[in-house]
Amino acid sequence: MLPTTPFDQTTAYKKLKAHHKTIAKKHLRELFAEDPDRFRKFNIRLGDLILDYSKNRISTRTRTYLVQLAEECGLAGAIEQMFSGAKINATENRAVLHVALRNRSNVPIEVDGKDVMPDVNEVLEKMKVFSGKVRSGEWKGYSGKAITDLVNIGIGGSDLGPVMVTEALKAYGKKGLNLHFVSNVDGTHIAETLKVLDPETTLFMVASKTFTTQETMANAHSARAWFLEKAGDEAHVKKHFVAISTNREQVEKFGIDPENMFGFWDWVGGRYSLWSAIGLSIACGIGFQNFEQLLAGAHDMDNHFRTTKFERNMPVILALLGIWYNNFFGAESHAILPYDQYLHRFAAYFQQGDMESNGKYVGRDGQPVSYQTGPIIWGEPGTNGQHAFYQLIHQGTKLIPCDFIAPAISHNPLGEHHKMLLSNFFAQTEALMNGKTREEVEAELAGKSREEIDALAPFKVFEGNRPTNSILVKKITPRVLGSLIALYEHKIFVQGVLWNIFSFDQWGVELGKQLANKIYPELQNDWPISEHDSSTNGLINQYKRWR
Ligand SMILES: O=P(O)(O)OC[C@H]1O[C@@H](O)[C@@H](O)[C@@H](O)[C@@H]1O
Repeated sequence: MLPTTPFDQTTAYKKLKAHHKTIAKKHLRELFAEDPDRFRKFNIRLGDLILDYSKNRISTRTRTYLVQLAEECGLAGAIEQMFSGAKINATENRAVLHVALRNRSNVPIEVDGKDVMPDVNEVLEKMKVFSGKVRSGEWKGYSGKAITDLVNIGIGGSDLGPVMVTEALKAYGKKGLNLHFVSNVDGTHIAETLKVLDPETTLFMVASKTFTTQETMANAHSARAWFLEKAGDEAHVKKHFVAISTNREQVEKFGIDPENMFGFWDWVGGRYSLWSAIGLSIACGIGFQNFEQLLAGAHDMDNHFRTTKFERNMPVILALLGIWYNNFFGAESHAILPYDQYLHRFAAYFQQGDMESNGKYVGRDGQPVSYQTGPIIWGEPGTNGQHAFYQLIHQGTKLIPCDFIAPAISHNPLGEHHKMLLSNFFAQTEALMNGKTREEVEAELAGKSREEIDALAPFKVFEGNRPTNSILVKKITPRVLGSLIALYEHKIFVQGVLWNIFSFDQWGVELGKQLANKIYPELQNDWPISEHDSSTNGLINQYKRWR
């Protein structure tokens, strides 16, 4: 179902364009001075999460127009299409149903007339049994010892989610069961990982939706060779290798017992797959009950997203604010800044989630779009970011909308640390909003000569007016994390709908694979190459001389 009017031709877009001219002149300080009730008007709470979006360059009128934009672009229908299993990933002719993976209500969801829930539950049950055995020590390696180390071998969506979540929920980890993740085809990654491992007590999880990804297959074969060097007998492989994939045939070809295969389906996108069997390392790491809590948290957000009107709908509001800066203020990037060390891979995770989903210039009608689509996503945990790149956010020439995320309760309540951390969290959004006026700077420099003040003051003035969202959560529990991830997933979905692009394919990634596959055979001999442009030829030939 394509929208009839392009995004930038809608009535709401035109209204927003005109409205932007007035509001862009306003300082956030003025907006707060004019309306002491901004916090109440611009916050949304769901369970243990609160989104405060009052420090944005918006008024209630802006929100009204943005919501109209969503309505005009057919968002309500699009949400229903996704939840009901329509094949909205049209270029791959697939449904998009990560919401089914965490559908704790078990209400049937059909794809091609078949309810997917029984299959989802069957795999979850298999994950429960397996993770239970690994954690309890019942699962034994070939020499009869319990497993002490799990190695997930996967890349992209088959790596980033499990890495991010197991790091975020490390506080729920099990002593004596260590998790490792190998993704890069650079031999260093697997070599350094294997150095500390013992084949007798190591279990590999080969995670790949397609089971053909070059990096993952190369790492899996190297792991297998390393294992067999000590274990000797091929028959031992089945105790140390399991597969997570949609491709049974390739799994069998690799030599993994289909008994030890955890399946999922083509309607699970790689970057939305941590909720599926791809999350097996998570279930093993934090325990199945906690994994279920993660699913439950996402389900809470799914219900909120599906049923709440747009003005009060967290993912919709986050998405619309992103569009406001991206398409009206010309912002090119968006920073995600968690004030929680456990969330140190959160921004990296959503680099794939967002940029692989919405990094597209062709609309759903096959024509190039006439407006900006997905932003550049980046970020690092606070306070480290503060001492690195915040300078540019505060005083640079670029507008960078930021999401600040923090838990009220720390898993590690050590002395005054958490209060210090949170005082930075609160202070930064306040400072980004207010800036520092010339008067304030002069007052600070009191006592210095007029000459000195005039020389220094311009550099110490901050114009402020930098927009931020604050997401304050009670504690990073599995349930809260599930909601938080689903919040961003749906934000991405909403933006894709409004920009009228296909958010669930990734043809751009395919090019890299094809090109590497073409050059790979050319590196098998020492003959000079002349088939490419002079730069590529020059580099390849130098590599051949040096290696
Ligand atoms: O899970 P597999 O099939 O190995 O894919 C791993 C990754 O490959 C990349 O090229 C992208 O397409 C990602 O979306 C995907 O997550």
